[in-house]
Amino acid sequence: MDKPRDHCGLFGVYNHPDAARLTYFGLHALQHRGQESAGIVTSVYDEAKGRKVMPVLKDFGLVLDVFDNKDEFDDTLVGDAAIGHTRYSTSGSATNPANIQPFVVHDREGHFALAHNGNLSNARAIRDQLVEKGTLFNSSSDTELILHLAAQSREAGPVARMVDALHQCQGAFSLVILTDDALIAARDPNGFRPLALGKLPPADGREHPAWVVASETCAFDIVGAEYVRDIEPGEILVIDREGIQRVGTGGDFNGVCMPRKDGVSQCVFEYVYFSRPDSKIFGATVDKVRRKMGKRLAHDAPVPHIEKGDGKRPIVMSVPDSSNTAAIGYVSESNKMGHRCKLDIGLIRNHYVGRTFISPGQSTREQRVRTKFNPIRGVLEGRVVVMVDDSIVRGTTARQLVKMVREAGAAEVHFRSASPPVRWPCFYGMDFPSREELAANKHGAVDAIAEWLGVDSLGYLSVEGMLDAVEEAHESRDRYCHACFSGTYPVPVETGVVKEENDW
Ligand SMILES: O=P(O)(O)OC[C@H]1O[C@H](OP(=O)(O)OP(=O)(O)O)[C@H](O)[C@@H]1O
Ligand SMILES: NC(=O)CC[C@H](N)C(=O)O
Ligand code: SF4
Ligand SMILES: [Mg+2]
Repeated sequence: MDKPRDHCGLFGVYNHPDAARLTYFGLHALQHRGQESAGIVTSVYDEAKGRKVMPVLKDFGLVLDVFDNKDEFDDTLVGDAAIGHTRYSTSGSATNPANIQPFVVHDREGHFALAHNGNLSNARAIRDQLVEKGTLFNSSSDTELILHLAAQSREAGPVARMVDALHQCQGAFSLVILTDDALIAARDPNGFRPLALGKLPPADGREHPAWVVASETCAFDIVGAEYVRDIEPGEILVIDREGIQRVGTGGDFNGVCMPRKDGVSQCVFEYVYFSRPDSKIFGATVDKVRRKMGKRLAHDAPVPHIEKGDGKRPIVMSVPDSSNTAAIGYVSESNKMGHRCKLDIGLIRNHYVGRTFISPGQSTREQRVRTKFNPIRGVLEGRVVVMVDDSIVRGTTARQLVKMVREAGAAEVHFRSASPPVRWPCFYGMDFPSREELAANKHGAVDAIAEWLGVDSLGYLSVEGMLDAVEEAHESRDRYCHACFSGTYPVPVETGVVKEENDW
């Protein structure tokens, strides 16, 4: 694996006659969060059976491929409540079809469908405990454990049993859950992963609005929903018939708050790289935070001082698209500081190549980067170039691009990362390369990394600078996890757990 893999994308709808279609569009907007598989489950009353059923359609591939037969939305995925998921695996193999979400099960009281973004940090302990009780497992993912805990709970009613289950989980879990009567949205007490509540005007002459839940607000925009608020860290929100009548157009459904014993630690990497700039997560727009990170980078790692050459201003360029906003912030602040530089586009990105695209066996990493990017010689030739990317993880992207930009005639190539060196693994829902593969561990000091990358200079945003930027854009610097940059883990983790350890 070459890259840190993104998280998963979640979407849920309640009280809309076209729930599955809305979910389909929502999942398109969340495609960047997971590209291994996609799925949608709906809840509908089956006249013949005289009870609720939960049709499901899920498979490996992108949203567009999984739902290529649009008739499914009229014939199969019917009902006025739905949840959907796009997956990047963190626990349980990516190639095991049993791990594709959402999961649908039924027990003594009806159905549960569940979609999860995150990673349970006590998954092994829960699994061992369930094994002791003779539990039969259908998948190798941590997500399934939540369903067993709910099924085995002695509490009364599906919602109470799910609440009981979630109290036993630790680590990262943003969830959308369907029961036969409710849509439940939950976020772990640390709030590692984002989750937001939105609403749509009443559909088809209905009296009450439709309610939507999504990992990022860009999924609300695509269906025309209005952002209402975030699901709070530790909150388990229950959206049901009684609730929609009672809250009117507000968002105060019944719910439970789990105790926040470790404090709140939302994933700062969501701001650095994962989330889309047009989304609002953790109360701030990603675009705004990224710009601030770029501005702060201008202080932590300034534009190089030019003595030689033709006296032209250095060109600053992003590695499109995820660092575009950081590069804008970097240039505006640099010029404000008197370090003259010019923002330009020196790399063209092929948009048909995804975030972590899988190349056929023999191709080299260099080929992969070349398939994704091509330099513009006319812009780069003879110029001092400062490349800004959002992060350097394994360094594959930076190293190949530097070579490419030099071959296109750049006189000097400098590299700036709008986040600190990544040195530690993530146990909260992001799949990282092993510690040994991280460029900052493999090569050590910044000078040594610079030499390996083949750059004239290399600079990173500091951990302090990153948190300053977050604080400036938002109210607090204390409510964030930065373990992969700092090694400070907010929630204890089970070490030695391997992603495929439960695969057969
Ligand atoms: O140091 P590395 O191991 O190469 O990883 C870092 C790169 O990976 C990400 O881009 P990616 O190509 O995954 O996605 P993007 O197109 O959304 O930027 C990130 O934006 C960096 O460019
Ligand atoms: N990236 C994620 O959020 C993954 C969710 C879950 N742990 C899985 O592997 O399916
Ligand atoms: S370790 Fe890094 S990627 Fe993982 S939750 Fe913390 S900040 Fe996010
Ligand atoms: Mg990138």
